[in-house]
Amino acid sequence: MKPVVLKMGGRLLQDRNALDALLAVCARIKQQRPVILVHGGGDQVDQWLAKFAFNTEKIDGQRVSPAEQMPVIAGALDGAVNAEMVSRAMLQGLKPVGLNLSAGNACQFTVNTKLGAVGIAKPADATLLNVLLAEGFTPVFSSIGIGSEGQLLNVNADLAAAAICQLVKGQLVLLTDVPGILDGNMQLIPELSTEHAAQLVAQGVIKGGMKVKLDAALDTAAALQSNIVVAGWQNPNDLENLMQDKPVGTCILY
Ligand SMILES: Nc1ncnc2c1ncn2[C@@H]1O[C@H](COP(=O)(O)OP(=O)(O)O)[C@@H](O)[C@H]1O
Ligand SMILES: CC(=O)N[C@@H](CCC(=O)OP(=O)(O)O)C(=O)O
Repeated sequence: MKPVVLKMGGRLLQDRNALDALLAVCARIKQQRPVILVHGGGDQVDQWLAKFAFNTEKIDGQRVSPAEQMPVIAGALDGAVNAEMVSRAMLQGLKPVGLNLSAGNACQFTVNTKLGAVGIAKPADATLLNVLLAEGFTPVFSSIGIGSEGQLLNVNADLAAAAICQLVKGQLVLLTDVPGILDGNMQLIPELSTEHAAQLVAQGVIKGGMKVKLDAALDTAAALQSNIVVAGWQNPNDLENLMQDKPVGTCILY
């Protein structure tokens, strides 16, 4: 069965009960099919950069990442947050393995120089992932990568999850702190076509972090010829329902 690639945002990691409940659902899903986790940690990066007295800003939902800030950004995402995710997943019996996007050359990168050390991830080598999945491990990816010159790169975690999902031809689920993509009246949009999405972006209804999520979903939908779901993490039953093909969140149509 196709692996399910679950992206979890940094805000989830600050709600221990919600995270544990969701990882317990992941452990149940894993009895049926392989699970891969990709996590963010934008809020944690904000906190770490502030502690080191760095200013930070985002452009169109992506963090401007000067090279001198990368040890702090990588320390947060690929250090503290990844270890925390692995430890919580371990307690739920998921056999997690903490990785970054360059593990086993899983992804390769071009650099979005406009934003500094920000990587654009492309799927590259699935060998390591396939070995881990075949042995019943749960890969847990941070969104840090290593560029062709050996430099640390910061990758938006939705785009990182998209690249990992394309690598294994999996099912992508982008979990976030809202129930899905909302319209101009803050109502959940159950299904979204490419054309409708473009209209909502032009109207400024889908923006910031959600625009990046939409881009990740549209790119993966086109690459894999499959629908992609953006859903909330607040109710762990939603994930179980989704695995049973029940409608949850916003389904982005390819
Ligand atoms: N149309 C929209 N529908 C829902 N959320 C939106 C929309 N446009 C912008 N957003 C914002 O996008 C946020 C989710 O993106 P982000 O903060 O990057 O989440 P995550 O950390 O889960 O990746 C929401 O909390 C909301 O503030
Ligand atoms: C380039 C870029 O924007 N990187 C993100 C990576 C973490 C992330 O995406 O975290 P969430 O999923 O919690 O938002 C950042 O530095 O915030």
